[in-house]
Amino acid sequence: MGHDHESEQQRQQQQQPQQPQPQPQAENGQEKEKSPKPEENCSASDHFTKFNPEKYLQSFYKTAGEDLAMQVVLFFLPGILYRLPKRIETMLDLGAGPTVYLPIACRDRVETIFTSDYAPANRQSLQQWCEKRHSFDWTKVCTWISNIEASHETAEVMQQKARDKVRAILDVNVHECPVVRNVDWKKDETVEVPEQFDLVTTVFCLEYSGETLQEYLRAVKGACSLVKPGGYLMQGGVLDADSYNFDGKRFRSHRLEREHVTLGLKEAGMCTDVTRGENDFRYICHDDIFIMISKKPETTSQ
Ligand SMILES: C[S@@+](CC[C@H](N)C(=O)[O-])C[C@H]1O[C@@H](n2cnc3c(N)ncnc32)[C@H](O)[C@@H]1O
Repeated sequence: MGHDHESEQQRQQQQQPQQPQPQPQAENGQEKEKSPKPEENCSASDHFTKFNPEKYLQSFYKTAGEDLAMQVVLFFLPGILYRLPKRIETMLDLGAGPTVYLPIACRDRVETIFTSDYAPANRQSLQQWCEKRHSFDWTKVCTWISNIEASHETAEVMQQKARDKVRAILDVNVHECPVVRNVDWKKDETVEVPEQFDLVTTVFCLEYSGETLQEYLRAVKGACSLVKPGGYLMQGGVLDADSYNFDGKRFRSHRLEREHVTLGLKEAGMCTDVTRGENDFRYICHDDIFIMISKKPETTSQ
C-alpha cells in the first residue's frame, strides 16, 4: 500500500542488508542487470522537484482499489459531501497533485472549481487534463465514484462536467501567507480568482507538506485561511504514518495523530464540536484513514 502506515521500526527491519543475490548473467558472461536501486529518501519539500505525476497516478489511481487509503477516501467521499449545502459556489482543491477525483466527485454540487498544487509538474499535469491532453485514464476511478453515488453517468460525462467547471490552476504553498502564490492557468481572461472559497478540499496534503507538528499546524492554518466565513474545509489524511513511497522514493511526512487534527482546526478557528450543529463537524475514520468536514463560523477573526 502506498500511503502506508509502516512504523520506523518495521522499515528499519526491512532495510537490513540482504544476503548478496547472484546477478543475472548475459550470454557473454557480463553482468546483465544491476541490483535494484535503494529507495531514495526525500524530504517533504522535495515534492517540489522530485514528484513524478505519471508514476504517482500509476501507483495509486490506476484502479480505484490500488491503494487502501484511496479506497477509503473514495468510499466515504460521497457520504461526507452529502452533508454539505446542496449548492456551493466556489471550491478549491488544495494540493491536488495530478489528481482530479475531487472535482469529479463535487461536479454536481459546486458551481466553479479551482485546483492547485505546490509542484510545477503536478500543475502541468492538471492543465493537460483541463485541456483534454492528458494520458492517464480516470475511467476506473469515475466508475468507482458513480457506483457509490448510484449515478449512471459515464466516466466521460463525469469528467467533462467537472472540467467545464474548472476555472483556474493555482500555484500554492500551505506554509506561505498568502497560500496562493500565482495563477498558472485560467480558463479565459475574464476568470477572477477569489481570495477565499466556500469549500476547500485537501486530501493527503497537509500532513505530507511538512515533517513536524508545528509545520502541520501551520499548513492547517494556511488551508483554513482560504475558507470563507461560513464555508467548509473537507480534509482527508492518514494517521500514524511518517512517510509514503512510490517511484523508488520515500517522502517523509508528519506522523499525524487524531489530537493534532482537532488542535489544528481549533487553532485555525474552525468548528470541532459535533454537538454544535449536525453538519458543522463530521469525522469518519477507518483503518487510520480519515475524512472530515469542518465549518468556519460566520464571524471569525481568521
Ligand atoms: C500525497 S500527494 C496528494 C495528492 C492528492 N491530493 C491526492 O489525494 O492524491 C501530496 C501533495 O501535497 C503537495 N504538497 C507538498 N507540499 C506542499 C505545500 N507546501 N503546499 C501545498 N501542497 C504541497 C505535493 O505537491 C503533492 O501533490
